[in-house]
Amino acid sequence: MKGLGVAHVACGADFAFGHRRHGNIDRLEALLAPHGIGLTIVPQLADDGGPISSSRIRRLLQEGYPERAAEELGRLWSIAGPVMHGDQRGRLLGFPTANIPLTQHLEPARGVYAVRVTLPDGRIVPGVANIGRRPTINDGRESRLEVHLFDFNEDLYDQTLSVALIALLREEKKFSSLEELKAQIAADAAQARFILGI
Ligand SMILES: Cc1cc2nc3c(=O)[nH]c(=O)nc-3n(C[C@H](O)[C@H](O)[C@H](O)COP(=O)(O)O)c2cc1C
Ligand SMILES: Nc1ncnc2c1ncn2[C@@H]1O[C@H](COP(=O)(O)OP(=O)(O)OP(=O)(O)O)[C@@H](O)[C@H]1O
Repeated sequence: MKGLGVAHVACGADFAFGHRRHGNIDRLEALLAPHGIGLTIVPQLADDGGPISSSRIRRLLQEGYPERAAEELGRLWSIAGPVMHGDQRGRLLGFPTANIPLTQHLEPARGVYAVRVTLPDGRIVPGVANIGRRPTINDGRESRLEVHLFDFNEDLYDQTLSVALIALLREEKKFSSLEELKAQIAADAAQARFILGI
């Protein structure tokens, strides 16, 4: 506890720890008291659907309800990561997209989202993002996050962006031509602008 520099501990009433979760909150209090470290038991938050929990919030994100996940979390849910190089097709499609690998992230529902992006300098820029495998141009299994920022033209490579999911617009699909994909992305951008109030 010294090593961690613990000043105070907060947990739920059903918190368990240690071998086979044998440690309960009475045990925790007994361990903390000799060090003068206080313990706060945080009351359980619940609504009509039962207790609010991280697994319930993860399920909402995986099912495509980022706005409900945000309500339960008390903040927007975002994916942060560095912008990697792609194969420059976005620029050809007329919609440059910053690519962020999804690696260790929870994977939310695949599809197109209205988003708000926070840049390293603190600016917040609205945009439209695709999370998925890009079946029109790619047959790989790896998913990635690609985000187009509205009314923006700057180099973002290697910068860390935080992409907050606001609403899911549609599922990802395979188009029979790049022209159709391009027209759909333009419609997605218009819908995202409307949702984001711009
Ligand atoms: C708003 C938006 C929606 C997209 N929707 C789809 C889609 O439904 N199906 C698909 O295969 N790719 C979709 N894409 C991914 C595009 O295929 C990809 O961003 C573009 O072709 C750039 O590819 P590149 O990274 O290989 O250069 C979408 C991209 C954006 C920005
Ligand atoms: N409005 C914008 N939104 C996103 N990126 C932009 C924007 N304006 C300029 N950029 C820059 O353009 C890059 C993306 O361009 P482009 O999509 O052509 O190339 P790419 O890296 O190959 O990506 P992709 O493979 O998704 O096409 C971003 O990483 C960023 O540096």
